[in-house]
Amino acid sequence: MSLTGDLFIASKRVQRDGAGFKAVAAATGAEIEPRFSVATVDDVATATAAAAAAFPIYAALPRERRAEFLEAIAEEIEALGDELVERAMVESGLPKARLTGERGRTAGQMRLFAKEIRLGEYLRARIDHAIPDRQPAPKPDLRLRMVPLGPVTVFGASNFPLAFSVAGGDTASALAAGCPVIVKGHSAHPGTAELVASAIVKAAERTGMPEGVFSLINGPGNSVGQALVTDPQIKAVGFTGSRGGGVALMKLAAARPVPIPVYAEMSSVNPVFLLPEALKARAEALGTAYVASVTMGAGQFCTNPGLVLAINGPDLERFLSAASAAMMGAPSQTMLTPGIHKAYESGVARLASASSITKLAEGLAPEGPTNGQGALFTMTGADFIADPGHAEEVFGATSLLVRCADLDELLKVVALLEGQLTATLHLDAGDHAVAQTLLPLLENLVGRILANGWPTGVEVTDAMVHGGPYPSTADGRSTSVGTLAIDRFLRPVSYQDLPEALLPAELRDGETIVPRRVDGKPTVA
Ligand SMILES: NC(=O)c1ccc[n+]([C@@H]2O[C@H](COP(=O)([O-])OP(=O)(O)OC[C@H]3O[C@@H](n4cnc5c(N)ncnc54)[C@H](O)[C@@H]3O)[C@@H](O)[C@H]2O)c1
Ligand SMILES: O=CCCC(=O)C(=O)O
Repeated sequence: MSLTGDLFIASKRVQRDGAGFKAVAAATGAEIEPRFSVATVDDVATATAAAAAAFPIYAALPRERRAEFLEAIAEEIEALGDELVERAMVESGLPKARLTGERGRTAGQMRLFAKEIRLGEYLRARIDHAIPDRQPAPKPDLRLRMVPLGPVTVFGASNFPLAFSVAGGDTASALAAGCPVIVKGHSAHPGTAELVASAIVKAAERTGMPEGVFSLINGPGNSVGQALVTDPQIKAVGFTGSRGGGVALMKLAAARPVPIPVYAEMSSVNPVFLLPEALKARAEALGTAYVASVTMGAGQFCTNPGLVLAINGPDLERFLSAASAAMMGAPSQTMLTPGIHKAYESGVARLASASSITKLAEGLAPEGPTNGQGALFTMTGADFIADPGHAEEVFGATSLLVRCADLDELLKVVALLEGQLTATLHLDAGDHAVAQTLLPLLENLVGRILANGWPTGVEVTDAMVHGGPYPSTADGRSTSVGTLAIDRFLRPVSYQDLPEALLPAELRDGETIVPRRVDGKPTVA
């Protein structure tokens, strides 16, 4: 399919005059064809009006129809073949194997949400029958289910051009919930976005969806995104990106005459704890595996282990030697955009220039103009406690190791950390007592606690939480990966004493089509 640079407004291709913008090859910074249209304010209004018109039709479709739509999206993405991966490679600089895997994850997410809709558990159907003769007052008949919020704006993320972009997890979960989606495409991969949008539109046509169910809006600056977030027809926002961008959108959404939720995934350094017995048993293996996780995807993962905490001693020295050796052999890697590369370099320079921080090791010299060179840094727990600002995320292949004098000092460091997506414990049986001290603190701090693994590589399953307290996300009560992500785009409605004929099928007596709780007892569909 040849790229045209079109926008997709209510499932229709639209070209706009004007300078537009071009994609940039991540490896060289050179512009690549074609020119992409920039949406006008009117385009935003047309897309949001079409989404609002589509909403009651789409939301009322039988769950099976929406499941078929999601499955058709997965098929159409796969049908794009090599072209999709090849374009994404040029635009993002990510390697073929990574993007092939990401395409599988993207299609898999769509299919997982199709299954979720069919299961119907997400409706949380509850029935409390009336007790007309209850004293001193009759009890009414109450029935509850979740309903979709309305049109959702999704901001495509730069670092996962497939799995967190046009047809990524936010889009899949919003469409599954019954919400039309307007994607604000990321200017780092507009060609990839156009290909995926064409697949969604084909799937929508094939399965008879209303036109306004999907739009893709482009605009390299902030104005298009701001217009979408402030548009009265938009009822929720999904975002993955910088803390500055996410917070700006949270403020815009909160200042609307009718505020809306923004589910922004922003910044996290994903602390890793090296507990003493685990260090004693396998310091060298841990050091090597740590660097593999730090440098994965040029470190451009929100799950990157950017902070390590451990207690000083000879085993920690063994870990540091192994990690330093691994980092010194780590090749530089192309970063996603020249801007992200520049931000990485200034983050590394900030760490390198801090008097309390020592550079432990750096990776091999950069081979290209936008290649990120890995780096490891260290500081003492006492210095960290004096200036915890050093835990700020540096997006790329770098990490800071905090050497604590003892467990008390380590706990003081933990108390200063901001909300995180993940925390990882490397532990053996002899570390369980320390782990038991840490676990309640970590439950308050993060969305996912791992043992003896690395946080990069998020599994897309029912039990996954990819979220966490602010500032890792805007709202720590939710996840953006896994089937629970659907909850972000739903709200509960209770029906009191409604005649049976007016009730949704899932709430009628005798129906067994979804799992539900009836008079306090769970029933299985
Ligand atoms: N933690 C993560 O997962 C993660 C992922 C990607 C980027 N980042 C961070 O973000 C930096 C920049 O990368 P990026 O371009 O992907 O993220 P970004 O936050 O700058 O942009 C993401 C999207 O949000 C839009 N946007 C940003 N600020 C906005 C505003 N004030 N108003 C309206 N729209 C706005 C952008 O146009 C883009 O579409 C990176 O250097 C890195 O530090 C973090
Ligand atoms: O960058 C954010 C998502 C990280 C992720 O999904 C992964 O580590 O697999």
